[in-house]
Amino acid sequence: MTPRKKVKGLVAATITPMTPDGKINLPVIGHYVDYLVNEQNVKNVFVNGTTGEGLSLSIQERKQLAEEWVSQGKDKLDHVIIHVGALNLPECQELARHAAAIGAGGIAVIAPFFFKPTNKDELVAFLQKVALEAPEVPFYYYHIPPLTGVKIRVEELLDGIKAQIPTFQGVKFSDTDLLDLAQCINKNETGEFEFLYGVDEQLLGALAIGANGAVGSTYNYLGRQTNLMLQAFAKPDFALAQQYQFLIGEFLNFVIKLGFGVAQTKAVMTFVSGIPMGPPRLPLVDASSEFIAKAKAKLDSIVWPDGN
Ligand SMILES: CC(=O)N[C@@H]([C@@H](O)[C@H](O)[C@H](O)CO)[C@@H](O)CC(=O)C(=O)O
Repeated sequence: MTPRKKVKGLVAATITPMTPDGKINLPVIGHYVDYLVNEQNVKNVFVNGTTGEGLSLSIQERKQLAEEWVSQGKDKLDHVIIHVGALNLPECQELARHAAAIGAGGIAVIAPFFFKPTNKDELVAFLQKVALEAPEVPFYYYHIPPLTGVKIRVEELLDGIKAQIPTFQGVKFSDTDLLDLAQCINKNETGEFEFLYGVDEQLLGALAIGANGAVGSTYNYLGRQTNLMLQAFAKPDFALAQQYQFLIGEFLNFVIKLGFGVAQTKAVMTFVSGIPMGPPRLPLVDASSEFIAKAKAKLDSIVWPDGN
């Protein structure tokens, strides 16, 4: 596999735009790419994940979305990572082959969560079979135990992983267990792997522990502010970085209390960006107009340290 530039900084977990009648809305994606790059300064995307309702889409839809993101992102985005996880191996493998064929910059796989792997060996055996279908594409394990219920510790998974999955590139770590993350980073002495953190409200803690970057839903519409937090952290100006994290947390704490998930993320992105993200797909249902009004008022009330 040819070495490529490592993923650093923010990765937007993309939303899947849908038409009012629930079909995927591909023509919006070109504008979406420009918005991320120009307005949010976010140049990496993670497609068909949780925020993208990947597990609620058909295989055909997932392929169309992957193709559109890769083609619209050409010469604009640094990395397009496609999530190819599914509940069954053949579909994961088909999506991995497809991602490789269209030139995706990386693939990621969630643990299957109906019949679940019960230990590290079972999980790695599954991931390995998917990775083998895309032997030239960097591979990420997508660790999100709050949704999959698969709690196998990542630090255990790392032992010997490169021998089993030669394309292994890193982990999208969407869990609050910072002890596990810290152990992973401690094991990654040579820095060969990337650890991309996925709990946006506590990213600063993960950065302090050594996360290389972050994948999340809020970078679609709070990418600019989160980038300023990363800059303050790198400077280092920890007091300023904390101010950003506290304000991001203030918004998320507010919306989480109202009930916050992918449907609400679609609504927030629509009012912030002006790009119509449309409704979510069942079983998710639209955010209420009350939620939208309150979330908008809250976001508008926040004065960011840079005065914007
Ligand atoms: C459970 C969940 O959806 N987590 C989000 C976070 O970005 C989350 O929306 C954010 O931290 C707000 O709670 C990401 O980790 C998911 C993600 O990156 C994805 O869409 O694949």
